[in-house]
Amino acid sequence: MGTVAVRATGAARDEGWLAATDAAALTVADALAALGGDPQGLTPDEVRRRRDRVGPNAVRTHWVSALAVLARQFRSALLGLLLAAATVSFFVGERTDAVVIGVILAVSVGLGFANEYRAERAGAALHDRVRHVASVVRAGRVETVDVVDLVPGDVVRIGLGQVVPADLRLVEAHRLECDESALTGESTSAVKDTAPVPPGTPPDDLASCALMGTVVRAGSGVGLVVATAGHTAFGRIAVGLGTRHGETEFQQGLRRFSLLLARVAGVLTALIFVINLVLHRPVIDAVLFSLAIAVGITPQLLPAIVTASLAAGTRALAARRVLVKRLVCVEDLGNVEVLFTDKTGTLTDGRLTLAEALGPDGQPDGAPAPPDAAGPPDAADPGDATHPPDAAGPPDAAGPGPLLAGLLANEAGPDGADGNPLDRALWQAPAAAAQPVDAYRRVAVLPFDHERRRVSVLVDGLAGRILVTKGAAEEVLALCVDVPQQARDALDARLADGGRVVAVASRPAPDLAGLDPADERDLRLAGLLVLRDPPKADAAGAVRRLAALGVTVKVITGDHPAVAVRVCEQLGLPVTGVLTGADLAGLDDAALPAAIEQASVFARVSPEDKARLVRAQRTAGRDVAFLGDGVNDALALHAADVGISVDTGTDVARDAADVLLLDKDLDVLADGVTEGRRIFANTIKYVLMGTSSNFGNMFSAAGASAFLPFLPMLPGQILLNNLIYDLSQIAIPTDRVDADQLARPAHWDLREIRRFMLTFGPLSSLFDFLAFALLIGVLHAGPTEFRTGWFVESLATQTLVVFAIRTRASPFWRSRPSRPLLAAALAAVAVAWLIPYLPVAGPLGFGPLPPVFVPVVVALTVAYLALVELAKRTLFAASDLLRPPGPVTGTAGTQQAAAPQAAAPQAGTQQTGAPQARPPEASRRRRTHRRAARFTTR
Ligand SMILES: Nc1ncnc2c1ncn2[C@@H]1O[C@H](COP(=O)(O)OP(=O)(O)OP(=O)(O)O)[C@@H](O)[C@H]1O
Ligand SMILES: [Mg+2]
Repeated sequence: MGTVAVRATGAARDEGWLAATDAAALTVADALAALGGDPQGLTPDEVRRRRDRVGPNAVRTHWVSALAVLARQFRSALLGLLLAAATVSFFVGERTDAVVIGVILAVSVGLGFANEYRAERAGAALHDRVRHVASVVRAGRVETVDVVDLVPGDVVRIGLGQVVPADLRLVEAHRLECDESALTGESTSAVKDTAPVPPGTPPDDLASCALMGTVVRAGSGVGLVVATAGHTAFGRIAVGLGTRHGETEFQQGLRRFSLLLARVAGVLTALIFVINLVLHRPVIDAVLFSLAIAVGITPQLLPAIVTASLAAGTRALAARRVLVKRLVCVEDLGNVEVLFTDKTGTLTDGRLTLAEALGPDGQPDGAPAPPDAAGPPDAADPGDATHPPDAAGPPDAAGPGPLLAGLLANEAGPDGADGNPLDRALWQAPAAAAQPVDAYRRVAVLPFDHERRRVSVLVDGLAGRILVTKGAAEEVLALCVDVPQQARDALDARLADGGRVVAVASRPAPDLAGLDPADERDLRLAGLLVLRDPPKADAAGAVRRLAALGVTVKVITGDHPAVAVRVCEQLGLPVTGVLTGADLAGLDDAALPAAIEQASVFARVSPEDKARLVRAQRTAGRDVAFLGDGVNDALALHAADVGISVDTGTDVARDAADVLLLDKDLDVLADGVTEGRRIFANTIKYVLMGTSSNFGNMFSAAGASAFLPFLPMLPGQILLNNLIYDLSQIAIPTDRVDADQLARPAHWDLREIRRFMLTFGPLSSLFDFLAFALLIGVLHAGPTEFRTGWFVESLATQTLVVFAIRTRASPFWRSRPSRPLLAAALAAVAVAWLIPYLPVAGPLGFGPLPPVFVPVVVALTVAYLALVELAKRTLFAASDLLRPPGPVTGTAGTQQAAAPQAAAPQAGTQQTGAPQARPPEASRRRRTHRRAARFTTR
């Protein structure tokens, strides 16, 4: 059987791989045969041979090619045109002009190149530090290998929360479900099994395959790698998106902004060109002049500024032991509006210790029953070994005591290997050593899973075969018969106190050979195990800082609501409402966002619930971060805009995360958010500069060419002017940012920027014309003097205005700029002033400034800055651009009000409007980019 399919795949098979669509229709045996695979895995030699043939399992390379970066500098059509025109001019016209233009362009390109190359290297270095691995069977052993090293024929294991590392034909599937939305856009899970599908089944319905780039939403499985990298559907999509990292919202905004400027430049250039032709100026001069103006307007340095800022941001975060996996993650951090966080290990220490083992009567285990007790039991100190261990006598029909039961229904070994933190904590209890665990032999186990929240084992002991269950207390109690009221009372008291309680129960099971969830019934309560996990010392402060930044913090936990609420109280996190997994199940997707808005604690939720909550918030237009460390958090980490995990988290969580906290210190999160916003704020400054002053200057120069009998500036001078201006701007990413600009997540708003441009652009031009009038009418400047005076004045105004624009504070000196920025701006003015006196002045077409010009230029500059300062007040007052503090929306406001160190009340400024839903297409593209980043090779 399967011959038709096998023949159909012949071509691919010759190359050593199978398309998933074909492999899905084969039996496991046929697929193995077709790929020459072996359930025991490939030998190292065979792996090497295959890798040589099909290449690495990568869809990206993070090798930074200097040549590619250089080539990108010439991507701008303008630069090409200008270069061509200069070349023509070299042969037919002014040689010096052409050479000057050439030299300045070379320096400009070098500047852009150096900046971008450095930033790209920083991005690549991030990739080098992060490894994405898969668990693979090779030569009979389970190994961990880099996902890029997988080859067709490998046998791979997959589990909850993992990204499927290649196209797999499933060999085993245990309740396996995959989230294939990355490929199909379909958000319901695809259920998987091993049976072949009918030939010709469409690619989005391949039940017998787990596909590369999809996420395991439930269960686990083992699969044979049939195709890797570009041979998979995911690989084709990822490659189709291009090799550079995905555009962030910010970069999209920048691109739109650049486009806006490009249009303006286009119109202007054409206009100037025509005017100059009409005025009978030489064609080549007109071309050069208009192109130089166009180059002056386009913000060439913008991409470099952004990447350089991001790179600087990642460095700053690395110093605080925060590792971001990709450059753009810093920006994402700055955008975060809602932070969902898991409880254990993030808000709490995650070092569980057994505090009490209570018998079914609610009393410390081993203590005499209260009525006839000789003295009160030492309730506070139950792990104490002085209590006689419950099974000191022979185990009887009543079943094992609580601690013994806890150790039997346990997936960790006595040495603390494997298992989850709770299981390990039980072994570490002092009384554990005295428990007669050795008297039991395990027959079967139904492992812990986060949906059922319990674990069961079948063990043979002295009293025969028994079933022991351990799990979430109220849920285990529901499976028990004859639960004493004292046990319920004790449970409620411990939960209210913030204790993490699991219940243990057992029953005789002489006729069971294996375990099924249905067997967990008619249990007899063995008791309660109360564990302690105190809140982190610094968590309260961190939560407060986040609240002050307008980030709403919500807790999502699999634990009991009472415990979650207690932890919130201890941390000073206001509890606005509590929703449980059961509540969520009753809410449809339409009702969910409003419900989430109301609540701040989500308890007894499943891993899928966590992801669902995150998705619901995202579709409501919020930027969501998720912080978690467990396998059960991985789905939500994938679903969030920014997944954050801790270095001590599980492999799956660390793999799914975008940001890793190397120290378990939550305070750095607020630093991350601040850093992201700082970068945003600084880039906006650059944009505002470009749209106002720089743009205005170029515009005036263009206009002046229509009225003056000569060119107001030579093309080379324009380029030099632009170069010096650009150089001064490189320091912007280092600038200080006012506290009020960091108080809220900022979003790109093209409308605001356009308004800024339409105010400051004309203002600057108006002023320039005044300057022209003075230079010509009063000072009677000739061409050289005019150009020199205008060059110096325009550079002074263009660069110094940064001090006014960089802050909402008025007068501007109330906010201190960074030293490099101050130095760069002043240096630019100094250089501009110096140039006319240097030997290069001649070839550049400059001459010394007549002494009377100096006070005029100074006065003009000061007057301009004063005017801008005035205009700024009205503009910023109505604008959100470098925005002041104020409540964002919903619960954030409540939190700010409740937090002692909350931000100051807002000062009569507008709030952010309703969040806007993101276009799903762009958002999907971004996720694909993000997921593709793991399949990266040098
Ligand atoms: N090893 C275990 N054996 C039995 N029950 C467990 C075990 N670990 C956890 N539980 C139960 O399952 C519940 C959910 O645990 P889970 O680890 O899924 O929650 P979580 O979302 O990670 O919570 P947290 O906020 O504590 O990190 C726990 O509250 C506990 O009652
Ligand atoms: Mg957890």
